[in-house]
Amino acid sequence: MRQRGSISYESGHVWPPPPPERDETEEQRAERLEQEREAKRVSDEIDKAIEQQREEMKKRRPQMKILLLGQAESGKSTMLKNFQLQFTPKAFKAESGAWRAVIHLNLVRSVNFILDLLSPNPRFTHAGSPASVIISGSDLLGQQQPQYVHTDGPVGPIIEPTPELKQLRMRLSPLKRVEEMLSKRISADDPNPVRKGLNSASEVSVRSGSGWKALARLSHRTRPASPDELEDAGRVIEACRDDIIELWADPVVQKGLKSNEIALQEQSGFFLNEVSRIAVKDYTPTPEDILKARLQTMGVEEHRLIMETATESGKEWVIYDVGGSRGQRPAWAPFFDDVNAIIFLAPISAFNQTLSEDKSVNRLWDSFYLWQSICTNRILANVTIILLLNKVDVLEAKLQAGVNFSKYVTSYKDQPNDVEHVSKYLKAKFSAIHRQHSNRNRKLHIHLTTATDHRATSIILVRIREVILTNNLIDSDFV
Ligand SMILES: Nc1nc2c(ncn2[C@@H]2O[C@H](COP(=O)(O)OP(=O)(O)OP(=O)(O)O)[C@@H](O)[C@H]2O)c(=O)[nH]1
Ligand SMILES: [Mg+2]
Repeated sequence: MRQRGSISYESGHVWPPPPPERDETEEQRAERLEQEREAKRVSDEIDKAIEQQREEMKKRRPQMKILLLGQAESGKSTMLKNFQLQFTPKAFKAESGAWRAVIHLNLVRSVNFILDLLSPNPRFTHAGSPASVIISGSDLLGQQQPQYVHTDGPVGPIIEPTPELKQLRMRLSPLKRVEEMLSKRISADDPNPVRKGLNSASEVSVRSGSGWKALARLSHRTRPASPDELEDAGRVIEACRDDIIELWADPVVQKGLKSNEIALQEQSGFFLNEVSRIAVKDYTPTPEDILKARLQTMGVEEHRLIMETATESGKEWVIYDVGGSRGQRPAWAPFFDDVNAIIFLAPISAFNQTLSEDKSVNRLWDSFYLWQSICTNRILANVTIILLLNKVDVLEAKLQAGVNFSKYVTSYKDQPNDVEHVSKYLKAKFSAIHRQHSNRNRKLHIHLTTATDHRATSIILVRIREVILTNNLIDSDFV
């Protein structure tokens, strides 16, 4: 690397030049001056190249680093998708085909979950039987979700099938293999594959971050001789389309789900109402489908967004999307160091739910606790913090369905059980935690969001971008 001082360049010229010898002739003097001129020219050129390189580095260096935090299923990855849809729409569109397999897997898992309830040997039964692993539905409307446990032996069907349903079960049996294949395919490179068969339809726990988007490239165009497994899966799903519609519409199934307090339609990655559109050969996921798709994040994923918007075209924003379950949280801290902003998501609809990983912990309480630990963290004392109280649509549906907020949050007492008052109360609660536990007097930015609604979220994203850019203006000027 070139340094300031007296340095020889390849040409043999030296800059700055040594002092002239006292007894030099006119000829020597002219030669010396010429060498000095040449050395200066070379030096100037190098300075210019360094400056150009610095400018280039400045352009390429991530302008912003953002960390998405929050408990599992709070909507972090969904918010990331909103960022991509808003600021890198071309890249988002280019990748949208990869989500087809995820959405098909979401759908097939819902179907297989129902088929399992109809099976004489369900993988799961109500809690109380010999158990090894507890599963549960999440985001259920109504009371706490029922718990199901892995069974050791035959216990009889959870929903008694009619002869028609038995037929449907048989005809839809190839979907078990499709689920296995899609799960394996999406989590292909993962060294610790997800335990199979222990997820309810609500929790599609295939792992991302293992290059699953490369799926999009494995089309028949690249492998003409061997039909791709994904296409096979698509064909099986399409062939099963009418039977899936019939299964989902069956009154015995609907009644059975209701009496077992399973609200599949309220769970993550629910696509059973859209089978006729999704289970077709040339299905292309819409942005809304992609926002609804569920793929659990494992570890910390780095996403580099090359901004496509006019004002910031070419600039790079790096967004870190983390896995939110308790076991994943120790992996967050190493990313706190040089981050510009934290977007913390709290799913405020989860007030009547418990953590999948610890049934004794209320999800809202877990969000409070997590939020407090982020506010207290000294390394993050100067970082811009944005709090998103997410899943407002689910909160509203729950309250309207008569789920009583004050039953779970007793300090709410007898205030109105509507979304306006509940969200105001929660805003105040999160703000108070921030005030009490933040190291300095920093401003907190809070928004109510429904991350699956891109139109509404996009207005908030513009505001978030402004806040992040403004708060980091000084730093970015000196990059
Ligand atoms: N109805 C509704 N669903 C949402 C909202 N935000 C996210 N979801 C859905 O909730 C599910 C979970 O969201 P994710 O973004 O995967 O959650 P996450 O925080 O990344 O979860 P982990 O990766 O497990 O940490 C997905 O199926 C989303 O489509 C919302 O505001 N309303
Ligand atoms: Mg995620």
